[in-house]
Amino acid sequence: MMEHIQPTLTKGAAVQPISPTKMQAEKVSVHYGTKQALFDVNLEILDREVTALIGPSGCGKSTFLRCLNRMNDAIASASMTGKITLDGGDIYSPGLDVVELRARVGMVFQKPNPFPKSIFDNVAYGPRIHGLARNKSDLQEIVVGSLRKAGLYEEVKDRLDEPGTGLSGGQQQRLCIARAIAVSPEVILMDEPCSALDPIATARVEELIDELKQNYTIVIVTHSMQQAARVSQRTAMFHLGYLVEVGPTEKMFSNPDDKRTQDYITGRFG
Ligand SMILES: Nc1ncnc2c1ncn2[C@@H]1O[C@H](COP(=O)(O)OP(=O)(O)OP(=O)(O)O)[C@@H](O)[C@H]1O
Repeated sequence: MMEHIQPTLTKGAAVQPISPTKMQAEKVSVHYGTKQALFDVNLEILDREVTALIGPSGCGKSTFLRCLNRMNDAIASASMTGKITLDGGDIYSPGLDVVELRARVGMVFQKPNPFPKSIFDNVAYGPRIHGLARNKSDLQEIVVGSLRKAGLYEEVKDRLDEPGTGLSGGQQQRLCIARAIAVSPEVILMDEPCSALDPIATARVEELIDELKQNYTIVIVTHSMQQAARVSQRTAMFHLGYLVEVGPTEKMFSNPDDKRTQDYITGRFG
């Protein structure tokens, strides 16, 4: 495990350790029944950075992403060994509240999946079930703030009570990002969030990811090398269930250490 503990520079304050490691996977293996999909993956996710997971189809990117907020718990055949921590705490420890975990580690899926509810209620849903608003005006503030952060507010402010499903695909995806943000997550997982979007909507979501990294840690699965290069600071390359290589995105795309990374980013397979 890499340790980068550094003291804060706040004058007069007690020296507080700050760790840029937000999440850490140690020897993570996943089986679906008898088939092994991930092999001993060790990966550090740094705070307030975008980490891109790349690699050919079926290499285990989504499986790994789903381990980070225990979405694989819902797949009966899936079993995981190894350890994953969030701020140093084991997210698989017995008794851990998975609903709380998923509020801290939110997820945005490949296909925009707004609830069949109004735009307002889509965003208000999480804060309501987590009891984050004391009253109506609190809730209004959270919803409007989340829509603003997701870069959607101006487009929808006059129709908050209309169905979320009536928005364009790109707007729906930003609504899903607003919904994720509304419960104040620390980490946002995105599984190919732009694959159902046109280039303009994709550019808008990519800009948003760039803005969001100031406040959130983001892990994104993408099939687009250009997207990984544009939005991420670190890139992790998976192949056949193994983490092949991880490093600064610039290096991964200009001078990777592993031939499989080089072959993949130059389009020789995948
Ligand atoms: N629910 C499941 N049940 C059984 N096997 C699964 C399940 N989900 C994934 N797998 C298998 O696990 C392996 C890794 O799949 P995963 O979806 O994680 O890869 P991926 O890199 O995200 O692929 P893609 O880029 O095509 O989405 C594949 O062999 C896949 O068939």
